[in-house]
Amino acid sequence: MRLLHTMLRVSDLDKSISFYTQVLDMKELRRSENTQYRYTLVFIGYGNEDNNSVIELTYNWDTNSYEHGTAFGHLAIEYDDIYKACENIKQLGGIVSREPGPVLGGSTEIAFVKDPDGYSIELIQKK
Ligand SMILES: C[C@@H](O)C(=O)SC[C@H](NC(=O)CC[C@H](N)C(=O)O)C(=O)NCC(=O)O
Ligand code: NI
Repeated sequence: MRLLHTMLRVSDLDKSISFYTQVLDMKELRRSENTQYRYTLVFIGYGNEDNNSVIELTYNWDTNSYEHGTAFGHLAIEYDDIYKACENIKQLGGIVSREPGPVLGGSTEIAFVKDPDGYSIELIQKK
């Protein structure tokens, strides 16, 4: 078995795709539309789905906002340099919700950014 994807319902597909591709440097891998049930799926990630777990952006045509609740945590991405990444993300208009630095009580260096829907994305410094 392997982890295939994480599905996120998004309120503005173009905004989400711009964020994940232009700010987080992912690629759009494939998309499909379901005209009967009125939704679009866009798969994005850092490599093909044969070897990479990806994100499935789900856009419901008739829904433009979601309650996120308090349970969802974050997606995590490994970066060579989270300090540089956060500077770049800010310059591109992204929101850095937790500046880079060691995790509380630990040594792993992390940062958090928010995607256009407010989902948290953790950036983890490659060791
Ligand atoms: C292609 C595969 O990866 C899927 O996830 S399809 C699962 C299917 N998704 C939808 O119907 C999308 C639109 C739906 N209104 C929604 O917001 O989920 C599905 O069964 N979804 C139900 C779910 O709970 O994920
Ligand atoms: Ni899915």
